[in-house]
Amino acid sequence: MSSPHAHLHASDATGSLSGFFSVFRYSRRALGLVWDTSRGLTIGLAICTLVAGVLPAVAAWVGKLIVDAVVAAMAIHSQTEAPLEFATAWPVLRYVALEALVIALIALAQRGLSAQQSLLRALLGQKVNVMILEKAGTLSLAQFEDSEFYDKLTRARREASTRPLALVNKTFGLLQNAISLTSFAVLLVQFSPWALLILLIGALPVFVSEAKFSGDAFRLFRWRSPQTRMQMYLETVLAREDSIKEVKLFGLEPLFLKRYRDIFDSLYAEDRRLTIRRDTWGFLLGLLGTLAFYGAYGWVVIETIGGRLTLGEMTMYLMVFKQGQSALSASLTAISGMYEDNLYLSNLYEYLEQPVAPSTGSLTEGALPGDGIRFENVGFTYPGTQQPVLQDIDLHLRPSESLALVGQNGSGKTTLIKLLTRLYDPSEGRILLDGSDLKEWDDATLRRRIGVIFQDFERYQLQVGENLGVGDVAAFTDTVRWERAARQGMADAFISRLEHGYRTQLGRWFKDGQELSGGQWQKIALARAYMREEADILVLDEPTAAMDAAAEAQVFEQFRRHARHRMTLLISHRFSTVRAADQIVVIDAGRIIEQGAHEELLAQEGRYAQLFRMQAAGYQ
Ligand SMILES: Nc1ncnc2c1ncn2[C@@H]1O[C@H](COP(=O)(O)OP(=O)(O)OP(=O)(O)O)[C@@H](O)[C@H]1O
Repeated sequence: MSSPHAHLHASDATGSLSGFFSVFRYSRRALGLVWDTSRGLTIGLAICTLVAGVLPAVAAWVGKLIVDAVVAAMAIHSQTEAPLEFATAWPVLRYVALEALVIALIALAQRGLSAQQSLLRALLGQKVNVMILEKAGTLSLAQFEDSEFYDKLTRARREASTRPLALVNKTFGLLQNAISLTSFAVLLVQFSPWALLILLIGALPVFVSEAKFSGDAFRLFRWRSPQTRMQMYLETVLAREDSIKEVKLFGLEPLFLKRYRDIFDSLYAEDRRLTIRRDTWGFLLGLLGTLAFYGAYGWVVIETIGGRLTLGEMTMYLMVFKQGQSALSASLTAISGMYEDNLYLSNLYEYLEQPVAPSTGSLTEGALPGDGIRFENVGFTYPGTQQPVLQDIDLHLRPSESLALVGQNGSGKTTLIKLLTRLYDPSEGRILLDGSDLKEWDDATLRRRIGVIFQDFERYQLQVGENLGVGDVAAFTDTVRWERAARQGMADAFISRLEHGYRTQLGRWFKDGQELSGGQWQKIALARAYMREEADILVLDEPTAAMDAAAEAQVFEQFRRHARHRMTLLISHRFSTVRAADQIVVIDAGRIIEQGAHEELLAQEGRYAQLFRMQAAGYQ
């Protein structure tokens, strides 16, 4: 990995002009996003921005009219001894009323801005979140397992509701200040184009330096993302209910907290360096701008004393200078905050533009209906790794047959199921269902045909019934189907003892949520697989590992009954359950080493026989 400084220097070389514009790189896209979210609000924002931008100059100009009118009225009044007449005061009061109106309009525009911003914040947050989640639905498991990608996803989600609007607000804020500054310039140019030029030349350097340092900060933050990710992970481990058990019992807090602090310290050192450089330059170059400002101010004062400017004009310029200064510093603050929003959006768009795997085939029926599942010379290597996890796998599973996979931890059993369920595609060879490659099948049809539970099945923090219903979205709320599946999965007995039966909320996230034991959860998962009544392929990856012996025996008795007309694929480390399968496949280091029925394998006196006898001896 290269050092952060190398990145900073590389950016120096690209020139400060492109550095300057890089801060605005995502403004256009953010605006597009806002436009798509609500056209009405975007137009409203634009109008309010324009009004709030132009009116301060108008107010300054009306201020000039007031002072000049006052001076004129005073001159008229001083010639007479009579009390002040309305006709003398009216020309001035007219302008005062106008000024009041202008100020009221500015307040209205600013209210309008903040009201529309808060409405947009809600809409935009929702829109971006939905975009992120919709995209997540189109991605493959391999993409989720890629750490860089996963990082993009979590960061995109974390700040989805605030960042895009923040960038839009800053962009609009900058625009508003730019409009104000331009309108001030229009007033000032009447005094002297040279004064305007001096001010421009004075203010430009601090703008450029602010934008350049923002670009640097942007690159620095991107580069350090792995460390930030580790920090985020540590935060999760230290503050989540599911990890806190171990953290407490193993006394991990000090260890993890130290690592958390160390990461911060190393990042802080870089931050400090950049902040100091940025603020030193900001101060020095800002001083140049202020000098130019007060130089021009002094010039205005001298011209007034010399009688070449009226008092009113001087008041106007005074206001222009004051407000110009604050518009300028607001713009600088906006620019320096923009890099974080840019960072967020660059990450969001990288995530959203992640290529999606090409859509699958369209078959709803295979070339040889009734042929079952075939693995032909299948090999597989996980993306981003070198070592093949499966090699030369040949299998044939016919309708109504059962197959059990046996093998040591890490031998590749679960991976084989991931290939069958198309969570991954084989790197070599092919998998056929009814004579047609899985890749040619319509995805939805394939999913309907396969019922599966994995070892690490999901424990949804939903009601018990819904936890079953997820097994078949078409029957998500179908209570009759829930009950039937629960009976098949041996879960009905304990569910009926729960206080609210199938309506009991599970998990700790919600009020009155109930926690289940490991074995009870496993029964829920099993019942979930039985929800797929249409499925003719049933895949169970260690479905009973957490159950007691009696429950396990019952589960398998049920399983055999319900699976009679289905193809079943079972992974288990318990030979008592494995032995009943029509076909047993022993996998070792990704290869099939033995294959056959229980009796055949015992007769072979190979690995299966050895393992079987070992376990049988253990149970005596
Ligand atoms: N997502 C992944 N990315 C990279 N390698 C993986 C991934 N999942 C598993 N592996 C590796 O693939 C090999 C096979 O894993 P698999 O989960 O298929 O084993 P298994 O036979 O099901 O093991 P167990 O009996 O422990 O469940 C292991 O060496 C594992 O490290």
